[in-house]
Formats: sequence, C-alpha cells, structure tokens
Amino acid sequence: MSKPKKGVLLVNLGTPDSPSVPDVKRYLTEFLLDGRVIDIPAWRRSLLVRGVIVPFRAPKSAKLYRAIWDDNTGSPLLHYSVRQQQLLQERLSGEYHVELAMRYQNPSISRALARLKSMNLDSIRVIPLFPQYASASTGSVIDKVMELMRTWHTFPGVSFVNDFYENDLMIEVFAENALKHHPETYDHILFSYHGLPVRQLNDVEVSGTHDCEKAGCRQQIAEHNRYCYLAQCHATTRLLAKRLGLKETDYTVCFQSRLGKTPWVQPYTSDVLKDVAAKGKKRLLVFCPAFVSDCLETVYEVGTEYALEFKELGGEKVQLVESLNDHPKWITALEQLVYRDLPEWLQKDKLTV
Ligand SMILES: C=CC1=C(C)c2cc3[nH]c(cc4nc(cc5[nH]c(cc1n2)c(C)c5CCC(=O)O)C(CCC(=O)O)=C4C)c(C)c3C=C
Ligand SMILES: [Fe+2]
Ligand SMILES: [Fe+2]
Repeated sequence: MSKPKKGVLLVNLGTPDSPSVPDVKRYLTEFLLDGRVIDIPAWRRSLLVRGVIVPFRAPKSAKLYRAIWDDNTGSPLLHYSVRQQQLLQERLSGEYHVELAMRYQNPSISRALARLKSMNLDSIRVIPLFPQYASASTGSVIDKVMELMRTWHTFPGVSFVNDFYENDLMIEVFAENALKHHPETYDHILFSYHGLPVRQLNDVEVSGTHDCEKAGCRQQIAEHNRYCYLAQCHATTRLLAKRLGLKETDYTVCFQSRLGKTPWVQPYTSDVLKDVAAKGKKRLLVFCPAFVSDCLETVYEVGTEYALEFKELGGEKVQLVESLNDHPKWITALEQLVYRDLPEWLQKDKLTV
C-alpha cells in the first residue's frame, strides 16, 4: 500500500469523556474559558466560568448527558464523529490519512496533529464540522490548529474549510431525513440553529460594526455579509425550503441553547414554541441544520426538552429530523470538502457518488 501524502483533520466541538460531574466540569471549563466562546476580558471570564457557570451548570449538564449516553457507544457526538472519520478514510485512496479531533477534550487536536506531523505529509486539510461559520466554533478550531502548529519547523501546505452551508449533498441528506417523516403531515416546521451572542456578529465585517438588520442577513447573503452566521443560517434554510418545496409561511427560523443574560440572535426557539402553540399548531417538525451529528443539543434539547415544553403549551408532537450522522451521501459531501479547491474536472473524477 502507498504511503499517505495528504492529511485530513476532521474537528467537531467536543463532549465530556463520561457523563460524570468531574468530567463534565473539565469539559465545560475548557470550552467556556475559550475567549471566542465567552468573549469578555480573560480575568472576568475566569471568575465567571470557574466561580459561577461551571459549579452550577455541571451537575445539571451531567444529568442531561447521562440521559443521552448510550451504554455501548457513549456520547452520540463522539460516536458519529468516529463513524465519519472511519467512513471517510475508507472512501479516500491510500494517498490520504484521516484524523479526528475535538476542539475541547478528547480525542485532542494536539495528538491528532502530532500524528500528522510524524507522517511528513505534503498537505493537511482541516475541516471543522460546522456548516455555518462562527468565530465561536469554526474560528476557534482554526485558531487552535494555528496555535499548535506555530512551533513546527517545516510546514506542509495547510488549508482550512471555513463553511459548507451551501453543499448540495448536505442539504439533500437533511431533506431525505425529513421526507421520512412526511413533512406535509405537520402543522409547522422549525429550523432551529445553535444560538450566538449578537455582539459576536459585529466583527463579520472589517469595520467591526456589522448589523444584521441593516445588512439584510435574514433575506440575503452576499459579499458584505458572507461570513455572518445569521446570514448563513438563513441561506441554509432557503436551500432546504427550496429543496422541499416549502412556502415562507410553512416554517420559522429560530435559535436555541442560549447561555447567560446578554442578547443572543433571535427569535429564541422557546419563544417560537409559545407563538406556534398559541396559533393552535399541534404537530411540529424540527430541523437542526447547525449540527452534522446528533448530540445533546438535538437529541435532548429538541427531542426531549422542547417536546415536553410544547406539550405543556397544548401541542401534540415535536419530531426531530435526525442529523447527517453516518449517511453515505454526507460522507460523499466530506469527500467534496477534501477536494473542494481542486479543478472541477478532477473533483468529479475522484468522487464516489
Ligand atoms: C453549531 C456550532 C456551535 C456554536 C456556534 C456554539 C456556540 C456556543 N455554545 C455555547 C455553550 C454551550 N454549548 C454546548 C453544547 C454544544 N454546542 C455545540 C455547538 C456549537 N456551540 C454542540 C455540538 C454542543 C453539544 C456537545 C455534546 O456533547 O453533545 C454546551 C454544553 C452542554 C450544556 O451544558 O448545555 C454549552 C454550555 C456558547 C456559550 C456558545 C457561543 C458563544
Ligand atoms: Fe454550544
Ligand atoms: Fe449579519
């Protein structure tokens, strides 16, 4: 077998090593001390995270993690990420070596990079597993990889995928997963994305004064707002709505998983649940297109918490559309991301479609 010449590094967010309180504490501490996640001065962040958020949140979060933890496969996020790495490795020729890492906790980026470094590769492509760009997710992965590689003496050609919300196959898999549930039998559809503090969007334009409402981020994506998370979430939704033949009145875009008291991007999913319940809607189909793998935020927050909340508001059913997980077309989408900047004829030639 030929020796790999090219490396691929898949990176997702991370999950605790186990649902125990100490492991959840370690995970939350590393995650929330990241200055791209809680973007306040370091001394205030440290006091807030170590003194308030982690001590109060960890026991509650550990309980939620226990609810989604599988006896055999553990955390769904890690389980599906490992599947994605294995299946992508099978698809690519022996020229490629695929590593998986998590931004926080394990498997760590530093170990994955150490293995790639030892292989003396010609190139490394880093693929943060977030379809829409945010400084708190994709930006943080790129930042960490650059920090860890800074000490290398020689460098292969390194490239980063910064977003892939437009990827046709990714859209197709979400649509196929939804079609299994017969969307026409639901009263309304939610596209529930992970939330983000509004101030984290100011810097998506070099002026540092980006304003989503003025920039029209809910209506269009163009050169001026192409790195805006909100604009990319709406663009993802328009692509899915077009694929499924939905009218604008059939669905609502909303944002979940808010943390803290500062304003986050609106509308919040919990408020939308109240609105649709008040309008007499009984059956909801919910997409979570910011997540490529099922995780706490999809399985528990949407599938359990929001489902219960909606029933208490008079609704009948909340159906989660499963994530991309290990769908073969999603693995082909990952292949496309590996080849993305190659000339078009070469990309088509290499793909397993
Ligand atoms: C889609 C990408 C993500 C962005 C952007 C993001 C921003 C962000 N998250 C928090 C706080 C928490 N997020 C938590 C879980 C979590 N977040 C993402 C993805 C994004 N986060 C995923 C995939 C997960 C699930 C991980 C899993 O193990 O299944 C959590 C921990 C869970 C909990 O205690 O509820 C927190 C906390 C902030 C503050 C933020 C943006 C600034
Ligand atoms: Fe998060
Ligand atoms: Fe915006």
